[in-house]
Amino acid sequence: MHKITFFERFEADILAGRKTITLRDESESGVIAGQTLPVHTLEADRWFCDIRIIAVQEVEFDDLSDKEAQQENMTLEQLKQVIQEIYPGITHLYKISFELC
Ligand SMILES: CC(=O)Nc1cc[nH]c(=O)n1
Repeated sequence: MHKITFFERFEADILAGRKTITLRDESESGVIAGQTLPVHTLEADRWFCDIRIIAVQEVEFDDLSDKEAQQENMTLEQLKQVIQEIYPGITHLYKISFELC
């Protein structure tokens, strides 16, 4: 992956450091700890920051906990609803931890 995109609605939380992970499917799991990526909005492909990948971990949807919810600045109920809206029926996810550059 040469960039990563986020929905515009996540931008403020990312820039404020309130969102520090992103849960992706296998198609977007090809990132490596230590890698720096430009971040663009999905809707307009507008760059808004660079991030450094800290870790990539496999996680089962049913094992998502308050920890991941807090890292997403959501409740666990909100996080599970958002993930199912983005990836209907998904069971296996890739938890990408990142920091702002
Ligand atoms: C485009 C986009 O924002 N995709 C996703 C999917 C899962 N989590 C996330 O933060 N962003």
